[in-house]
Amino acid sequence: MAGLNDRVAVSILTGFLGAGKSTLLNRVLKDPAMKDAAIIINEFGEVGIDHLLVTAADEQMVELADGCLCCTVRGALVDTLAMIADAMQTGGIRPLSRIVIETTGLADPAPVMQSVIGNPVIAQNFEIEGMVTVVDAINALQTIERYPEAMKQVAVADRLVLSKLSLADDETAERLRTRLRALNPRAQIIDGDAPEAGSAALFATGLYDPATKLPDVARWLHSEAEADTHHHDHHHGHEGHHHHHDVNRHGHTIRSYAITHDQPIERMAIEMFVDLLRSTHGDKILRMKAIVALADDPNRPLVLHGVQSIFHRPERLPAWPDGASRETRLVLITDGLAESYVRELFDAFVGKPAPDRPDRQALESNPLAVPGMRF
Ligand SMILES: Nc1nc2c(ncn2[C@@H]2O[C@H](COP(=O)(O)OP(=O)(O)OP(=O)(O)O)[C@@H](O)[C@H]2O)c(=O)[nH]1
Repeated sequence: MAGLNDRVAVSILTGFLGAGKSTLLNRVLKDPAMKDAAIIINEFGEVGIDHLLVTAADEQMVELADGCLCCTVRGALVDTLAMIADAMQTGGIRPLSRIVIETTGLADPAPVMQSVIGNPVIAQNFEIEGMVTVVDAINALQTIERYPEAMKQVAVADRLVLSKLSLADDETAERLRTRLRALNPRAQIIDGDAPEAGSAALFATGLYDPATKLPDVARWLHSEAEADTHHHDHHHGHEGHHHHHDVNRHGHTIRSYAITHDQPIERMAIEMFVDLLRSTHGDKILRMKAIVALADDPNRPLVLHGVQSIFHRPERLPAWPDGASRETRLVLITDGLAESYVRELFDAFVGKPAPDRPDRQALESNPLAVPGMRF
């Protein structure tokens, strides 16, 4: 019997690719006040890695199928919320204090919010509180101009958390703050390193109110509501229409693909592969995430994060995450970079033989030897 005050708060954690959503979520999850919260994670990529790296308890986390929350798996989000509401009402799970949805970095937040607000069954049981957007202090000025999704993520937020401030110079950070204030004058801007960014209180913002945002926000929500009535029949499909819709929403040149490799890799080989990719096509790599079995100790995988041309310091895990198969996985989200090119380069570095491809030694002395490489 859900009355008005029984509605469970749904918080949305968004931010462009690699902004630092999972990092922030992992911090917030350490707050004991998050004990009764459920986490819904969505990934855009053939092979998920995020769910291995977010440290929520298994029963606390739901991973939505591959695809983007704002289009292909929106039906899955509605289904998941409906299932949670049902389980709470029938006593199948204990009451939740909050649900946090971590969107993909490419998500347009408006349709995600509309899934909660616009569906009568869902809206009866849930309400949006805490629209938090992580903004990467080194890349955001450019991404906001280049990708409308990034701009929307900023405009809809109740709170903007600035990540990676220690890596940005003061002038860039100040220009970014000015830009953010113009896009969303009422949002609170929080330094990502501040204690309040890493606590459950981050999401306690009060009920979501589009009237506190620029008029565009109400318009986006409204147009998603309209789109809903047009596309309703398609929401449970994963093919055809939605594939098309995905591509339209995210631009024709954005691609996500995964590379797997079942043999341990020399550290030098992976470093050179990443270096070459970054130095030649850094601007086209929106995101790279990898978990790598290294030859020196395959039991302690290496985790790599690339965000545009910035590659963060690699992290060596003490062991493979539970349930993970022990093979190397790379997920790339690129804009205007052919999958075949990246695959060939990877194969060349890990030593997979192929008749008409230069081997690693040849590449080290002349990267131009990779077919299709352009500067
Ligand atoms: N120095 C620094 N690095 C950060 C900070 N926040 C995140 N990172 C690094 O940025 C990289 C990406 O962080 P994630 O938390 O995985 O980013 P995400 O937004 O969840 O990424 P996607 O899910 O792919 O969109 C990782 O290497 C993090 O360690 C920060 O505040 N400072």
